[in-house]
Amino acid sequence: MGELDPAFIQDFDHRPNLKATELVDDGIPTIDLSALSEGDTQELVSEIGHACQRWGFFQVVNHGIPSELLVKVEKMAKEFFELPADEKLKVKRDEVNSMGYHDSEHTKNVRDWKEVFDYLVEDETVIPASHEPDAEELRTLTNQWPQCPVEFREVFEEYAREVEKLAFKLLSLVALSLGLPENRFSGFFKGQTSSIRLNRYPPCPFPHLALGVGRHKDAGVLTILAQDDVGGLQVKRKSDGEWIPVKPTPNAYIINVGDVIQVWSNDKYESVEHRVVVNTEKERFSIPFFFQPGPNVMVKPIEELLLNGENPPKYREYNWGKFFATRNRSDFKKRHVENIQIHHFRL
Ligand SMILES: O=C(O)CCC(=O)C(=O)O
Ligand SMILES: [Fe+2]
Repeated sequence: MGELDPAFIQDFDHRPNLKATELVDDGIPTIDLSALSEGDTQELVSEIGHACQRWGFFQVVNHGIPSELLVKVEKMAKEFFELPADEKLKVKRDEVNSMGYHDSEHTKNVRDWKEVFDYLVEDETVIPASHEPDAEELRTLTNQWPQCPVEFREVFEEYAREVEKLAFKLLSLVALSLGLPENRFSGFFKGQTSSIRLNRYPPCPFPHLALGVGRHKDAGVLTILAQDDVGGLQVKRKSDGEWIPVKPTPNAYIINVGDVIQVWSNDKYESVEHRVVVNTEKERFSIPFFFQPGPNVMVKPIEELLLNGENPPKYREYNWGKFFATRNRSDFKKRHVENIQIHHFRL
């Protein structure tokens, strides 16, 4: 079996308890979105609000994304990762452009047992070149597409458009659930920095020591995740801190609240920690869509929710572009300081 490279070894406290990861009925709500096309959304809005408050995670069915498209997307992701390493390395991400293929990401300074391919929902996304607060220089991120599979680009661009539609619908439901107008957040997505990631988690001989993705919170607004039937995603339950597996459900998407909604809602909806455990036998694929604001957006608690001072703001404002640039930089290599987090802006 050989030895595990120490870069992958989780601290003792963060190693998974593999006995507890059997697929139990998890309690994470599954929400049927068919009411969206029927026009009566009141009940739906209240279900979304409860799920955001109690779990920060839920699954959706009848979401409008054609299942044939997802089948195509999953097949193509698998074909891409099966290419020889030198083919994949032709679209490798680098220090300047963080889009493309990457196989050595670190989460909280421990290496993840995975390989990924990232692309932007809007090609040529402009972000700050530097994380330094006063630096004004900009950088354009661009997509890198592999030559093979031949239809790769076309299929993934179509997929981005479809998931984006779902993202905006969910955004309206979240706004309504907070008592805000449905379009309250829509203006924050001009020049959006949203991206899609293809994840492949190879079988791992050391699932008790390594993780597919270490514990983390998603930094953006919402994440919309497709996973295959293998399982491995775990959510830290708010009520008791237990790690709960998210059961694979055919044709469902997993939605989670990101840090930006936590700040907008002034902590009413919290971004919840999650991680991915690996197993010795099966590879696993997942495809998150990270729905993220435009680079100029200042993220802060929404004025109307502060109730004229009765609910004082818990965060000072921060610039999304700088936050994103800082994260992108610090995800790239192992570092010895904590990554930027929203708690750094807590009042
Ligand atoms: O693969 C998964 O199920 C989750 C991946 C994830 O949390 C992430 O990439 O942020
Ligand atoms: Fe995540």
